[in-house]
Amino acid sequence: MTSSTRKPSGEPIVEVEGLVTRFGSTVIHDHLSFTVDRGEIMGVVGGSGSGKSVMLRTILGLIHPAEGRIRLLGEEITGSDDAARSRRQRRMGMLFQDGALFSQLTIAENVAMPLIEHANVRADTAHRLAIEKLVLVGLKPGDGGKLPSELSGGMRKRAGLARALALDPELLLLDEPTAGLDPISAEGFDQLILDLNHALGVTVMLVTHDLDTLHAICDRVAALVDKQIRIAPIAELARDPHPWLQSYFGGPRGRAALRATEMPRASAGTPEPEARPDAPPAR
Ligand SMILES: Nc1ncnc2c1ncn2[C@@H]1O[C@H](COP(=O)(O)OP(=O)(O)OP(=O)(O)O)[C@@H](O)[C@H]1O
Repeated sequence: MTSSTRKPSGEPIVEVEGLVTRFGSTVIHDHLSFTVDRGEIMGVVGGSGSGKSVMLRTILGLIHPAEGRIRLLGEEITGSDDAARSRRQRRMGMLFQDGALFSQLTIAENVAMPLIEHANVRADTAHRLAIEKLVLVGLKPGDGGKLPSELSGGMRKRAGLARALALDPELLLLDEPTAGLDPISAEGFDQLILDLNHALGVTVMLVTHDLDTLHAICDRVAALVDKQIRIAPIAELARDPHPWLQSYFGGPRGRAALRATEMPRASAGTPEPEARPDAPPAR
């Protein structure tokens, strides 16, 4: 994995203040406040049902907060009208957990759809741009004519990412992009996200359970615990005494992921060093 030479800008692109999300009487988020800087890659972790996907969907504008303020790309989203919401959504791309590709449409048609629907691009131009996006994410132009069911899981993830990138977003929201991928495909996907971040400057929030991804590509990690959020670089978060964070980062998988970031690939056959929870992240 290439280490980062890029530094987040210090310019907040996502600003959340006092966010409360509720379904009926069930509180999912209880006054979350945080910012994400332009150019940053932020990982989002938390137990199952802790509200990670709901947080991304709320930022995308698909779920309305019960309380709080969200500013995105310098604009207040709470209370904005449909036209403003649509303009803003054009500047964001989302990869949903299941890829959310339309099964009856070809891959190229799936990727072209946001261009036609949100940017009024003519169908033939949209198709050409869709093929460019497919190549950008490592698919072949010929894959554009296939149906989602004809692709492997990893290829479908890449196709979903190509669709999320269709409108050249400034902010990418990725929900478990490497879930279900074998370790080599997952590593390739991590590298792709890092390359897109370096080359296009796109800001990324990614929900993941994959500790290798967190170590390899994330500048900071946000943990949703007890309906609250804790954000820090991974080495710092791994020292947080909260029991969930301790068992997440300090369990066998957490220690293995940490060791993997410390071990140069060429020495993979040499004895493993002791895990050091204060070791710096890979970036
Ligand atoms: N539209 C909805 N209506 C009611 N409850 C919902 C809705 N969407 C999500 N929830 C509830 O909100 C909680 C958080 O869901 P969310 O999908 O954000 O969890 P998550 O942290 O992403 O979990 P996982 O890691 O299992 O994907 C869950 O209890 C879920 O059942």
